[in-house]
Amino acid sequence: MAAIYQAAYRRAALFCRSHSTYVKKMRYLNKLKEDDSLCRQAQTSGTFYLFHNLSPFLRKVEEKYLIPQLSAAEMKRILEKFKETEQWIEKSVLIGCSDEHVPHFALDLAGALERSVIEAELKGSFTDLRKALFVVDEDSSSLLASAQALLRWHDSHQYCSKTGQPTQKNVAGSKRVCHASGITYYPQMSPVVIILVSDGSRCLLARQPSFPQGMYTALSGFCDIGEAVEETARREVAEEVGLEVESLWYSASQHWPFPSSCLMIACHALVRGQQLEISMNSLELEEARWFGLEEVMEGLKREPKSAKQDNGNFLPWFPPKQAIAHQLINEWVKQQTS
Ligand SMILES: NC(=O)c1ccc[n+]([C@@H]2O[C@H](COP(=O)([O-])OP(=O)(O)OC[C@H]3O[C@@H](n4cnc5c(N)ncnc54)[C@H](O)[C@@H]3O)[C@@H](O)[C@H]2O)c1
Ligand SMILES: [Mg+2]
Repeated sequence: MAAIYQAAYRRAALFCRSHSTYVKKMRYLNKLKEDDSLCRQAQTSGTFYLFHNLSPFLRKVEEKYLIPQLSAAEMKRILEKFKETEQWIEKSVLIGCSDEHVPHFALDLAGALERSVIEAELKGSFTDLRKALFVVDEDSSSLLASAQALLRWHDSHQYCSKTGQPTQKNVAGSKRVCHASGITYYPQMSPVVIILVSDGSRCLLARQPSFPQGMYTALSGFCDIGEAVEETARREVAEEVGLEVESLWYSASQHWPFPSSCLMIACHALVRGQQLEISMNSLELEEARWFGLEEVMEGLKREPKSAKQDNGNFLPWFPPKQAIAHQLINEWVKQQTS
């Protein structure tokens, strides 16, 4: 019995310790965002993730893709070797820190150094984010997605939209200021609601014409200005498939970097029993239909590569586990089978 209590005590102690590590880390990051001189100093002891034209730098080691972190000294060496000034470090943005408070920065070297030159020097390659996200581990993929989103935001917010004057980033890159108008700009995400509609025993999945062949996913749509999440969900389901949502419950959320920084808010929805006929909006969708449990379970197991049949048709497959749509579909299967 005593051993059980000891184990519980150890778990509780561990929780408290990790909790306080987390709190300290968040407070340190917040300080770096607010204090330019502290952040500038942190750049000299931090590590750097490299991008080129928004493509992250990856290195393949055996069968694994890793994202190398360069030390500040290594960054300095490379910039000097290729006759670039250290000023480039100023363009980096803060993307996190380790539990030991080693800050992590992301830096896009397009404009400073040729892509192939860095690739040869560091023995890796700049990889399109659409591929990179799916070959690295889960933690690395969310780090790459948010780092790229922040770099993209800075790249497209160089000028004040009111005065047309250049904006200046703070050292951490958590904001940009127009000194002519005094306006401060903060990085933005567009909220999108993704809804897995069910009638109780089937779920509704759809395709847009631009999707890879055979891929189906849950319905989704950008929030209109002024809308609550519930209103967006009801409107999108009505607009895209002509059904009325009866009840809605939240599942989880995810940052999604395509086409640029969306906050995906994932929900399950039940539609009214009497009214299950889909009336698809063919301007937005190519196909929308009900899927039974068995077909969904098979689709979850299917790899895109194995979806093509001999007759040229494609069997249904669903987004990979990195996409929140996958989680919604998985949860629905669990609800049906529990
Ligand atoms: N991670 C996932 O699991 C997952 C699954 C499905 C969709 N998504 C993402 O959700 C996003 C939205 O889905 P959708 O295409 O169904 O949306 P949607 O049904 O709202 O239609 C897209 C259209 O909305 C308009 N629009 C309105 N506000 C916009 C904004 N802020 N940015 C861009 N376009 C805007 C544009 O005309 C665009 O063509 C897509 O970018 C997609 O990548 C992610
Ligand atoms: Mg949509």
